[in-house]
Amino acid sequence: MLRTQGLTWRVGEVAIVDGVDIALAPGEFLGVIGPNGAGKTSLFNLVSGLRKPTSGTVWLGDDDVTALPPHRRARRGLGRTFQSSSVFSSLSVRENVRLAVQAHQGGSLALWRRASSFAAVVSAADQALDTVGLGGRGEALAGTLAHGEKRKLEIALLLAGEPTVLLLDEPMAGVSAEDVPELVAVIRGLTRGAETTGRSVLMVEHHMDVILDLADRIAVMHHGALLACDTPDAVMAHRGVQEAYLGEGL
Ligand SMILES: Nc1ncnc2c1ncn2[C@@H]1O[C@H](COP(=O)(O)OP(=O)(O)OP(=O)(O)O)[C@@H](O)[C@H]1O
Repeated sequence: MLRTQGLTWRVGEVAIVDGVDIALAPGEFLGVIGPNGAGKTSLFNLVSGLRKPTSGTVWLGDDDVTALPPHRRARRGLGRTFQSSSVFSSLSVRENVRLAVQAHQGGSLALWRRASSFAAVVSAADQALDTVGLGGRGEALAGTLAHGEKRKLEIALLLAGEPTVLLLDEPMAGVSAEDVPELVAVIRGLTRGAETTGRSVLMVEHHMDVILDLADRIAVMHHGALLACDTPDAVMAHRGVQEAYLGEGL
C-alpha cells in the first residue's frame, strides 16, 4: 500500500533519514517511535512529499510517487493531518469540513449550483464529523474548540480528502490526559472496517502507551535509521531499542 525503499535525506554530511525501508499493508496500523531528534518528522516529510529525499523511493501501491508534490500524493490517497494553522478559526466546525470536502471534490464554485452536489458535500462533511465524534459540535466556531476537539477536527479535515493511507504526526500533542482515551478511540476507529475502506495509518507519537495500544507493528528510528520494525511485544523486548531509550525511558 505504502512502501519506502532506501529512503535517505542528507543535510550536508549528516543523514537525517538514513536508508529507511518500511512497508504498510492495507488496514495496518504502523506506529513510528524514536528518541528526540531520531528523524521521525523528517521521515514523515519525505513520505508526504514535503521534502525530496536525497535518494530512495516512495511507492504508493505500484506507483513510484517520489517526485510528486504533496497535493498530488494526496489525490492518490495519501493524506496527512492538517496543522491547526489550516483551520479557519472564525468559521464553524462544519463549514471548515465542508470546505475541505469541496476542495477535494473539485473546488469549483459551479459545484455549488447543483443541489445534488451540495447535498453530497454536506453529507460527506457530516459523515467525517460523526467519524471523529464531533457530530454535535458542527455549529461551534473552530477557534473556540479545546485542544482535544481541535485534533479531532484536524482528523475530520484529513478524512474529507478520502485518504487510504493516513499520516498522523503526534495527534496527542497538547491534548490533556483526560481527553487522551477519547482521541485514542477515534483514531482506532479510522482503520475499523479496513477490509472495506482499505485504510491504513502511519502514526508518530511520543506517548508510548498510546502507540502500544493502537499499533499492529512499531517502527523504531534512531539516528535517522530504522532500528527495528516489529510487533509491539517484540519491539519492547528488543535490546537495541531499550539501549536507544536509555536515559529517556520507554
Ligand atoms: N531542515 C533541517 N536542516 C538541518 N537539520 C535538520 C532539519 N530538519 C531537521 N533537522 C535535524 O534532523 C534531526 C531529526 O529531526 P526530526 O524533527 O525529524 O526528529 P524527530 O524524531 O521528529 O524529533 P522529535 O521527537 O524531537 O520531534 C534533528 O537533529 C534535527 O535537528
